[in-house]
Amino acid sequence: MSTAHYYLTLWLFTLLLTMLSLDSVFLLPSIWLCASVGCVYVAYALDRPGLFRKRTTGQVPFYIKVLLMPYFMGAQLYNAWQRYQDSVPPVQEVQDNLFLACRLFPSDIPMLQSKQVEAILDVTAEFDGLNWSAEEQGLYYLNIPILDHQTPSEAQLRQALSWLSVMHQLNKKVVVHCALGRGRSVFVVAAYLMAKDPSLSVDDAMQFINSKRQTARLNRYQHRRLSALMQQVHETPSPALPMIINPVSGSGKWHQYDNQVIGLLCSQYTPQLHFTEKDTDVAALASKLSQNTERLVACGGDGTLTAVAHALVNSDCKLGFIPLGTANALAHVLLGVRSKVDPINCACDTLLSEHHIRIDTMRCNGETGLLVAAFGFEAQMIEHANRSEKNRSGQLAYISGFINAVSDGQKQRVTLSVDNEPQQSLDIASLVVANAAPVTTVLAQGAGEPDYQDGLLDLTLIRHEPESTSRALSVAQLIATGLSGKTAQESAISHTRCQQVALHADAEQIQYSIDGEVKSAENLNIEVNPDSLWIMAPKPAPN
Ligand SMILES: Nc1ncnc2c1ncn2[C@@H]1O[C@H](COP(=O)(O)OP(=O)(O)OP(=O)(O)O)[C@@H](O)[C@H]1O
Repeated sequence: MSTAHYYLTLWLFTLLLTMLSLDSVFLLPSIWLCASVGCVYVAYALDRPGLFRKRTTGQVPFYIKVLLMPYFMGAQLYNAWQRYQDSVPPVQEVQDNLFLACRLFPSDIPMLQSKQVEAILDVTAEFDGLNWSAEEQGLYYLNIPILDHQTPSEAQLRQALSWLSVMHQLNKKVVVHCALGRGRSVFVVAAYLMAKDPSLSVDDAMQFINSKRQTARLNRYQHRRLSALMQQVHETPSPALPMIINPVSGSGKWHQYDNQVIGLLCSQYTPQLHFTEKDTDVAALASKLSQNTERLVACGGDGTLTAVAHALVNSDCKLGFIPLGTANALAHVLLGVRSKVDPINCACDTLLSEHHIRIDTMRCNGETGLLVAAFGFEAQMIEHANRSEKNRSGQLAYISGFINAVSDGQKQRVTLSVDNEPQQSLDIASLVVANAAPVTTVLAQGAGEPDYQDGLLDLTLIRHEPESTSRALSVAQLIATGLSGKTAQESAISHTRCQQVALHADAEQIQYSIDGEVKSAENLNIEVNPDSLWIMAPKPAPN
């Protein structure tokens, strides 16, 4: 009898019980029992593990727990009894760094710690997963909801396999568990063994697992499905997704969001993680990786994104990104304001949509820039917001750096030439050449947000003014133009669109910034590189 038939029989029985209890005090409990078993029957009949509404953190919502309480109590009693009688330990290592287990409880944490397990793949739909976030264990956790005696869908299996492969790239010991560690978890582990060694049949994989865990077994349906699903996985493996990750960006945001990012991206890709170090040549690494891939993901602040973009300009490889920096201006421009409130989901949704567009980039003294090259206020602000300052105060480091720069109001005498116009000598406080800039990059808003697909750069310049109130007024005017999209009217501000800017300063070295990194040089030469980069961006909303 299939599980659905078993629950149908049980449901008919509870229905009969309800009818017999019509005039008794047992009516309400009978209705509850009947509704609970009925829902579970529907879940099995339609193969809808989502009915349990298990969250990505592994928790089943309270209302589901109340609705299905009679079922949960029965299932818990059954599993407790089975675990008590089990002839094998709850957790067993089947291969290096890979464990099979039954349902885990907080009381199992010391045992997991003793085995140095740091990642849990929970393939149950009907139980709370180990409350790893409440236990503050910093474990990697993924839930793939599968009903008891059933199998994962192809998409679920691919996600589980990719996730396991990422955990092993990270050298993590992983435990895969279901209710009793006999069926669903065994299915996934067998699939993983077969994915790693395509010469293995289902029987080979099961024989290997059984030599470690004697209670492991697949029913006939699971056996057949495993063979069919693995054939599809072998024929069309999930595409690899190389990712270059700056682990210190945004004061170490990667370690805050890695579980979420990996879980989401594994639903479609097999991520390959490459971490940067302080002196890694990110562009060289990106250039090497881009040879064998259609898309390359940069995870970090704007500095990391730009370094990866440098390698991809004028190539067919698409740049994807996860914004993990302090300011994340590129994410703000391309992903919109949602990226400010929900940056990780927003960026992962974009990567999963596979949509891409072509944008302009710029070259600044031979280096690629995506956002702004700046001299004066902006560069002084970025210099102030060094790594330790950003670690201490986050975005406030930029705000205080900006206030300092405007109140200092340093005068800089420069010679400027724009396209083929005659050279001009000017005393300036700020000069920003922008390819793309969100409204929050105030000094780039001479005529509202720059267009990164117009083949032009936006030059916004503030002339030096001795009075600090006048400088503050100029900044206020740029905030207004950023919001309105109109051209600045203030006499100290000028804005133009151009293809080329050359700057020479009286000072021996010019301190300038390019996409958030401070540099110095004798001269500054900036030019647009139209339509030069494929970048993954959200699909435009339908009209
Ligand atoms: N493992 C590492 N340890 C220390 N520094 C690193 C490491 N990897 C990269 N870096 C440095 O990180 C800088 C780039 O940081 P990135 O712009 O990505 O993030 P951020 O500075 O936190 O963000 P934002 O630009 O938004 O302020 C580079 O100067 C690079 O040398």
